[in-house]
Amino acid sequence: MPIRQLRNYLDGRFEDGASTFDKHSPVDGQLIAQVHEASRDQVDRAVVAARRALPAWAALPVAARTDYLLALADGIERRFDDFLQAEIGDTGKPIGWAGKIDIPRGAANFRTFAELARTLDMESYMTDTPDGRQALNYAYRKPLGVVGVISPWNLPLLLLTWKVAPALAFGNTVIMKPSEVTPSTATLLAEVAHDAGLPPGVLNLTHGFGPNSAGEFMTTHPDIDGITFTGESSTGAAIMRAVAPGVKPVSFELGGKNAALVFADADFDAAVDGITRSVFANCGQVCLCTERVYVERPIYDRFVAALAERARAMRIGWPLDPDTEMGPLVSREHREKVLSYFALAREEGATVVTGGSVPVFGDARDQGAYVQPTIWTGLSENARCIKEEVFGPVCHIAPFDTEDEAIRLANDTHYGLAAAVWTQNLTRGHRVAQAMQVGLAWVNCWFLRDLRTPFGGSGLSGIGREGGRHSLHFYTEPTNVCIKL
Ligand SMILES: NC(=O)c1ccc[n+]([C@@H]2O[C@H](COP(=O)([O-])OP(=O)(O)OC[C@H]3O[C@@H](n4cnc5c(N)ncnc54)[C@H](O)[C@@H]3O)[C@@H](O)[C@H]2O)c1
Ligand SMILES: N/C(=C\C=C\C=O)C(=O)O
Repeated sequence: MPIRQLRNYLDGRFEDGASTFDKHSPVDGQLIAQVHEASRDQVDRAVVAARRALPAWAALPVAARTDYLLALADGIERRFDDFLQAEIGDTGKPIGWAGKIDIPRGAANFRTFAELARTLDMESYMTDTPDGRQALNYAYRKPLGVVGVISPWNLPLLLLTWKVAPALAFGNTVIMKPSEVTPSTATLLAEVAHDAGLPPGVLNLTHGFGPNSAGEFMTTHPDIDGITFTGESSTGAAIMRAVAPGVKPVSFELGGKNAALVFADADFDAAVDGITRSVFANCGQVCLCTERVYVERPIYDRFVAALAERARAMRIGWPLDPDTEMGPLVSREHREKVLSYFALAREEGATVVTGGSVPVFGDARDQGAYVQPTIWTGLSENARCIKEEVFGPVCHIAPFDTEDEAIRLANDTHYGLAAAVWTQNLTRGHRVAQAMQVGLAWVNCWFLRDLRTPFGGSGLSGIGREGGRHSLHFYTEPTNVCIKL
């Protein structure tokens, strides 16, 4: 397998970086790419190019601008296998997940925001005036400007395009900085944009890290108008500090410590299926994943046994095997973090119902970043493993006796991203979902997405919402015009 060179894309041209860093496979540790780290000067030139391209891009008729987004979606679909292999190569995620979620959502994000840019209504009011006549008020929206997009490694293409698509659709120009851990599909996206004839400077790509690298060069750059970021809560705080002097708008989708509530009247098999997916999907590396499960006492023992059976039966394997249900974590470094929580859980008194260590394959995968799907019980609600995001294939299961207790337990966190409620009593489903202090509450489902809905969290889980008109609100600045009639 040739070692890929992943380069930056500035002002319509691919460029080597000032230096390179290696990307290794999380499956077998092999070197798979050399990534060209952008210098501060390259980030600066990307910002200059984006600023220069902004007036013409913003002035394009919406139909012409959104035709470019449809061309990007077509390009992703045309090169579907290239994107699929690149995403799997970077992350080790199973082909079943990448092929159904990551890559299709890359194209869907562009199509969705092309449609929204063409159809979203303009806010306006007819105002009665004291002289008995009227005034017309309307909110005229202009692009925010040059937008920095900084994205994480867990759903690389999905989360990058979730921000790039609305930013471009609503007339902004973009510098994107993907995670250093998963640089490949962002590079392919730049190739697709280049081949689609996107005007130079409209979409730029700078590879690198956070501190003292492309990420920080962007957030501290005086001529970037706003930052949209997805990643760890601590990184969000660092970016807030970086943009504070310029009082720049930020949109943050951060960490979570999401709860699932299973009531005794739930469809038991559906709840087990749903929570198996919400705990172990993508090796637990989805911000929306469940790490805390609370089960009504009458079915607690039965549920723990059923989920443990599913975890033990989980097919952990090669990403390209269509039967594989769970691949490795994204890197050895991240596995060290997850294993540190496996050790901490024991110190904090957890019962390890299943898992808690590293599977042994006896082949090249032993050089990868695999861990066992893991279930804990018996921890105190004050344990660090209950309060802190692990971001791996692990959950803790605890019992509850009343609805009020379940709500209190679920809300006892500084995060506020997502929750799932499993009950066949839909009056209770509405009531409990509304009581969750989160941005997204699912009832008898999980990760079911309508891209027009508000997406994001509160507390340590983020600032703002994106999706549908909420993306319009972040990626544009309104001027309210009032005309006396
Ligand atoms: N809420 C959501 O929608 C959502 C989605 C996916 C992941 N996440 C969260 O992201 C985390 C995992 O992703 P990660 O490890 O890539 O997050 P991370 O915060 O380590 O890195 C995210 C991105 O930020 C960059 N970065 C890091 N420090 C920076 C700095 N000081 N200035 C500018 N850029 C900086 C990184 O290079 C990367 O591109 C988890 O906490 C997960 O919950 C949240
Ligand atoms: N932002 C979205 C998903 C986030 C997943 C977090 O890991 C989405 O589905 O649009």
